[in-house]
Amino acid sequence: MLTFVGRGWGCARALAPRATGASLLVVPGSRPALTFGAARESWATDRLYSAADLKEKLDMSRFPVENIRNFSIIAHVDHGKSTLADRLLELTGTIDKTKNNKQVLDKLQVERERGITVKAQTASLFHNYEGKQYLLNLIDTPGHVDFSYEVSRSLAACQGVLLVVDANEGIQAQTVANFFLAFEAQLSVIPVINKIDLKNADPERVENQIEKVFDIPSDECIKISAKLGTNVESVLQAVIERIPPPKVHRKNPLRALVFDSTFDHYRGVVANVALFDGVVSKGDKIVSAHTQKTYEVNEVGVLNPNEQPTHKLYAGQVGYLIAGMKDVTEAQIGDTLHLHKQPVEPLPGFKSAKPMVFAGIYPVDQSEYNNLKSAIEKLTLNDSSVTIHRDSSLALGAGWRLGFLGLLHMEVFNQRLEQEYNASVILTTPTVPYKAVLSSSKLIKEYREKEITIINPAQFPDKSKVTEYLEPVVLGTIITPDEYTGKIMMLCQARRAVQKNMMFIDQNRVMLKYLFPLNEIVVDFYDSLKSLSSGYARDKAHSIGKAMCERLKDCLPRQLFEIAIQASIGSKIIARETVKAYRKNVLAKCYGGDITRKMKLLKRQAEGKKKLRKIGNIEVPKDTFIKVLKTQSSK
Ligand SMILES: Nc1nc2c(ncn2[C@@H]2O[C@H](COP(=O)(O)OP(=O)(O)OP(=O)(O)O)[C@@H](O)[C@H]2O)c(=O)[nH]1
Repeated sequence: MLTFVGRGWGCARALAPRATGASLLVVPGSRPALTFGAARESWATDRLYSAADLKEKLDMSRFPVENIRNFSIIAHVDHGKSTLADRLLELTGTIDKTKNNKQVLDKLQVERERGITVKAQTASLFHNYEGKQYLLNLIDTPGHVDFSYEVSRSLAACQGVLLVVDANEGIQAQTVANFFLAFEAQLSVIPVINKIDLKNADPERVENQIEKVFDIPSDECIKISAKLGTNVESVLQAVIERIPPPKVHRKNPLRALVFDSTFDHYRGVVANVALFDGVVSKGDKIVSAHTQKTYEVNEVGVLNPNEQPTHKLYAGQVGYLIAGMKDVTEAQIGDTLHLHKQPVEPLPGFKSAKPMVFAGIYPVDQSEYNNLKSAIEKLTLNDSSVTIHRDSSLALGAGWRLGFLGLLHMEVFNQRLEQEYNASVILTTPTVPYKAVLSSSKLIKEYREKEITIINPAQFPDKSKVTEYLEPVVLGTIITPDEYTGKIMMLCQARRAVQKNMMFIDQNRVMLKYLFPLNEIVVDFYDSLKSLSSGYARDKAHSIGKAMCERLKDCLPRQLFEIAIQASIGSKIIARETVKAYRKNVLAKCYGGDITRKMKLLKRQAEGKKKLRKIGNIEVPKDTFIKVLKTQSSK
């Protein structure tokens, strides 16, 4: 199985590419069939709180900061983060213990349908341990690399993480990437080996991998089954014992980090905040350090896991804040909020997420343009990592070119447009951005810079006016059973990848590091890796050109004259197909008769066709473009 495990972008300059600190992860083959135990084991649970109890609990005015723990759950996709979060919510009495608690924190429809977490979610849990009450702020994060931006943001609000690893699959690419995010943020890491109930589970092997790759002593690993609830209690103990409380000061002026935000049509922006200093309450005047705009706080509260308004939020707490911000850009992720007239040193922010995959998006019917525009605007209010540029195409009309963090991000956005806004769209084949270093002084003057970024293939400047083209590269990590290594290396080579490292993480698992041109892996690398067939063509321009021409040939209506369909790179034709002409039988009326007369008629017909071919314009039906351009993901 393959996942990207984080990336940025740098450019490959001729044959000397620069790494970007990004990585891509791939693990072929061995996804186990999941086997579940017949019955769920029972485990101790706190009682659910009554409304009065909850109100008392949520009054944090006298709650000691030493009893607060802020932590996140990180893992490779499907290793069981959300299931563990469900068990922790049940065990602490935050939600009722029923069989229906499946991925309680995955609130979006797309998350539930795909079984993946897209948006990080927060929950404040209370737990009694050795006679003391603790407040545990849990942030469930997405596993897929397209959303790793969400992970790094969430980590800024935490002092520790639970690193969940599947007891059968062992360490995977995203496990490595997420571990390093936590390690670099200097957080305490608690390794949790999950799914020990599986028939093929081998927790000892995974323990050794963790020791070898992350240098964490194997006896620090906690072995659990989140599905059955086995040993989940010790996870809570470890959170309390091994993760330090936040280093914060209630008496200092307010300093709150905005680590996430969502948009609510009625209340405006709901900002998720972690308080590093001070107190904030309803009615306070706050200022965004980023925009310097002042707002009045309308509501503060905690997520339990649903919004639970409180009187105040105190330093050390993680919660939400509503202050009449109309647009998520006003609550910039990474921004620091402080009280009016009490400015503070802003907290270190985050690097903004850079879109790496661009695709055209058009309404199926142009009359739907305005509806689609409003749907896209609303959806991007909730997902500020999507970039929008207006675009138009002769074939598809007016639309936009959107930038996404990855292919899954694009698919999820498209699915949300359809499900939440009932929009029907055409999505064109995704492309990556390129840079061109211009040589033409006229162009440099026009663009006002020497190096330009191109996000739309239609806007590529002419080759003769460019010194060099640059493309984004990512550092990819592939973890694979030993037997696939040879084939994977061939595949990587065929994708123009440069090997950087290779290491055995246990007796039969290898970790490979490659520098990949992003364009080579963005669409179908995962599928190729799964099939692991050999014989990949190095130069794919010809095969792509040929396939396009063939598709056009099948879709275009025939005319009275022959139509040549050509694919070209600049002036060089790389593929060609011909749509045969309809042929009128000009000899139909000649019953017998003179051969020269027949020849004359045929010659005149040929000349007519030649002339038509020169001047003939054909009307290309719109659905032809749709058929040719429509990508798999938009179906
Ligand atoms: N047998 C078994 N299955 C488990 C266990 N924990 C989780 N699962 C299953 O593994 C699958 C993935 O679990 P999730 O909790 O959605 O995984 P996740 O890590 O949150 O996934 P993403 O949010 O997409 O990254 C689900 O089908 C769970 O039911 C476990 O302890 N044992």
